[in-house]
Amino acid sequence: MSGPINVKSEIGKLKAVILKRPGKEVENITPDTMPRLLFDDIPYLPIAQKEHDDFARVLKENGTEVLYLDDLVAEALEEEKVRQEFLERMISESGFQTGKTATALKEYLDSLDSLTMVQRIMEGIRKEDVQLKSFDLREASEDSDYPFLMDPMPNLYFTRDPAASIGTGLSINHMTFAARRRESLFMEYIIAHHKRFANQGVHVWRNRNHNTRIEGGDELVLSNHVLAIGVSQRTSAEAIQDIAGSLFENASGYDTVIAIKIPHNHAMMHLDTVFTMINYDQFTVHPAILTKDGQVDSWILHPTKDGISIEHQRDLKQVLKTTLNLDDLDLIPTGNGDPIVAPREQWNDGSNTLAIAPGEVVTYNRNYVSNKILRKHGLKVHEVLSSELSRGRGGPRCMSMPIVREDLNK
Ligand SMILES: NC(=O)NCCC[C@H](N)C(=O)O
Repeated sequence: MSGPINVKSEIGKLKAVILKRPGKEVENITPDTMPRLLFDDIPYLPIAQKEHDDFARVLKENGTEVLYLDDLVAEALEEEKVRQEFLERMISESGFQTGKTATALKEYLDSLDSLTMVQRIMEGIRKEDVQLKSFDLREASEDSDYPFLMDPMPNLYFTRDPAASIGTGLSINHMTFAARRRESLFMEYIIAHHKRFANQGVHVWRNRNHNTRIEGGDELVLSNHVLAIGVSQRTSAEAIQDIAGSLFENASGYDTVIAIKIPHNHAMMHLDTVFTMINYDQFTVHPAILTKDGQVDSWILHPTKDGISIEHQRDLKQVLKTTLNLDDLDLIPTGNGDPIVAPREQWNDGSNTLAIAPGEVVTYNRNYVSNKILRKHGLKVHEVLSSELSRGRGGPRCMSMPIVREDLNK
């Protein structure tokens, strides 16, 4: 029997996963707030939900237990003391430490049952939702035209990023942008207080109380002792060295971290938007991260007697072959490497492939060129609907946080 978290690969049969069905938070995006909330367009919610249900259905039909983030948070808040503490911290992290607005927000949210309360926090709280007899000066003057007291969190359906399972533990992440920073507080409460996780020996390799930033889309579990982590728009080199130190010191089983530097931009915000592992020896890769001869700046970190050794390498294939002990491997280019198709399909998450078993993946149906080439390379591909979900710039890997995968035999 494995513990509540057991993820020792990217490809072992997926047994349990955390998802978040997109909710009203997505309808609280406006053209003005879109860039700040990290969306490129406003999804049509009923269709986004239908697509997300299709994704969940495919996972369930293939033997994966699907847990929903909002249910888990509500269940974690059963104890009154925990619920109160959570509310105070969430309101404080939303910008209201003390004062009339903090009190009014607490009164309003506390009047709701836990699931409704959690969902309302996720959706965003408007001024008119709360009984405020008088405003604090800030809302009355500076924020007078802004409708929200607590911003919506529309990126929550990308459950991959606020926390990442690694071995029998996880990282709970300090996220880069304010729009996503509160998201990992939900995971902190789930791990500390939900019956399924609390007091079960789940190790938090790195918590969210840091200034350096890391996001789950950059954290790839390549084997039971090797991780790849993107040096990206969202994950800093300092955070990678820090989590490597913690994994090496804490008997995590991990002794190798490959830091891979990718372009720092919105289209390729995380490593998993350009590179994923989908079989023992097969990977998707967006050609734009590699030079013509397959080079990308990478650094291999290992524990030493007095710290960490860092070795610079540039040949991605060689790095993977050495660290994963493979004779050869198959790097499958997004969009078949075509100069128009590859960037188009990558933009719509054509590289963001979720493995649900070795050689078996879930992808967006819109990326038909990439899907065709995956099949040509022998993969079993489950396509899911993708018109609206992709407007948030994330695909099946981004939308899933695996918590249990079967261990691999080899
Ligand atoms: N792992 C991922 O690449 N997640 C996608 C996150 C998209 C979200 N709109 C963001 O910018 O954070």
